Amino acid sequence: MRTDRSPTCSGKPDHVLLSPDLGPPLTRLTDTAALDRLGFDTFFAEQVGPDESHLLVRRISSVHRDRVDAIDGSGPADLELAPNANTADYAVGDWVLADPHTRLMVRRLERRTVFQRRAEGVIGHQLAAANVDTLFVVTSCNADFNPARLERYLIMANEAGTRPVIVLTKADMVDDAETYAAQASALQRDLSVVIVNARSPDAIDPLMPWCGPGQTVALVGSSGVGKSTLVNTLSGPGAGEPQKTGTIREQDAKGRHTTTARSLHAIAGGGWVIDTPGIRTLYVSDVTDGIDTLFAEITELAPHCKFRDCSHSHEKGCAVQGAIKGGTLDPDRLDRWRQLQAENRDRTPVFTGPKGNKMLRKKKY
Ligand SMILES: Nc1nc2c(ncn2[C@@H]2O[C@H](COP(=O)(O)OP(=O)(O)OP(=O)(O)O)[C@@H](O)[C@H]2O)c(=O)[nH]1
Ligand SMILES: [Zn+2]
Repeated sequence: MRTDRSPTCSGKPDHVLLSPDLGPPLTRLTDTAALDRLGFDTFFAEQVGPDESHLLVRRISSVHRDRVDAIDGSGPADLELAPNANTADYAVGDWVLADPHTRLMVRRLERRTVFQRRAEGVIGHQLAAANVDTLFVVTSCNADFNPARLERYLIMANEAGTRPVIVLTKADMVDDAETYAAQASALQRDLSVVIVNARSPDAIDPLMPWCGPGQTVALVGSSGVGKSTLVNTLSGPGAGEPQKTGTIREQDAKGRHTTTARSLHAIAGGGWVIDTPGIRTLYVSDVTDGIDTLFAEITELAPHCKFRDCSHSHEKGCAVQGAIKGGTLDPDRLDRWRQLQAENRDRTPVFTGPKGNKMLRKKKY
């Protein structure tokens, strides 16, 4: 027996599917509460057409060379890829639809946000994580703390459309965690900065605003800053430490890249966390708005410059130089803005059309 109903006014399909021939209970569009907890909201529900209401909804929880793992509202769930599929096309956090009989993936839903980077020596982009609401940029109160590197992570978060939060770990090992926090807050307007001891169960409390049911956070930061430790703390004592942690070298606080794969873990408070392997090099490329958001105070001044293409260096009537002279803009910020803009220009390939015209690259998720 099978009964279908059309989508409700909330935009969420409310199909009732009762098919005894399908075996055990499955997470389909019927189980909206379970899917809500996984982060399946109107943005994704609206992408499912009426002719797809019989399909299963899955979220990719890890990506391997030869397969992907997935979960549904009740835990690990089977998902098969077509034999010619390339797992590199999928990211942890992706939502997909699958056939209820074969568990074969039918299609991936459009992503709301995606972290991808141009990898050295590889054509195209490497996908890191998808459909992330908040990026926890993790650094520690020691030699790892590096504002220039944090800026790069902030650009990455801004560009992906996710909210960045700086998480300062190892606060228990220093007396001046607040000094690090003040430096971090100055990097971007309205930036949230949280100080924690990642090993303490209390670390979850200040992070909770971004970790509630249906919310997805991803962790980035150098090796050894405590990302895996945080995942274990966020997972709660019942989860049996899903991530291996490693020691760091004392002299430079560098970790040993203990984490080698990305994976999605449940947070004790209801949300989801994606750990990413320590990123060794982080270049700025392919950025359109991420730098402007990081330097909002410069971006906002630019329209007041006399010349539309003002480089903010020597031009008459430059509002940015005016702000520096007036003491309201830090000249170091302008230097950083210039360096990051230049790096982005140098590292972003320009595609040319048949007549040698520059072509705009359209963002597609
Ligand atoms: N005292 C203290 N130690 C911490 C804290 N966070 C992490 N550590 C320790 O730092 C070391 C490295 O932590 P990991 O969680 O493995 O670091 P990671 O960022 O996951 O490193 P990779 O997996 O290599 O990317 C471990 O020995 C942790 O116990 C903290 O807030 N306080
Ligand atoms: Zn100017």
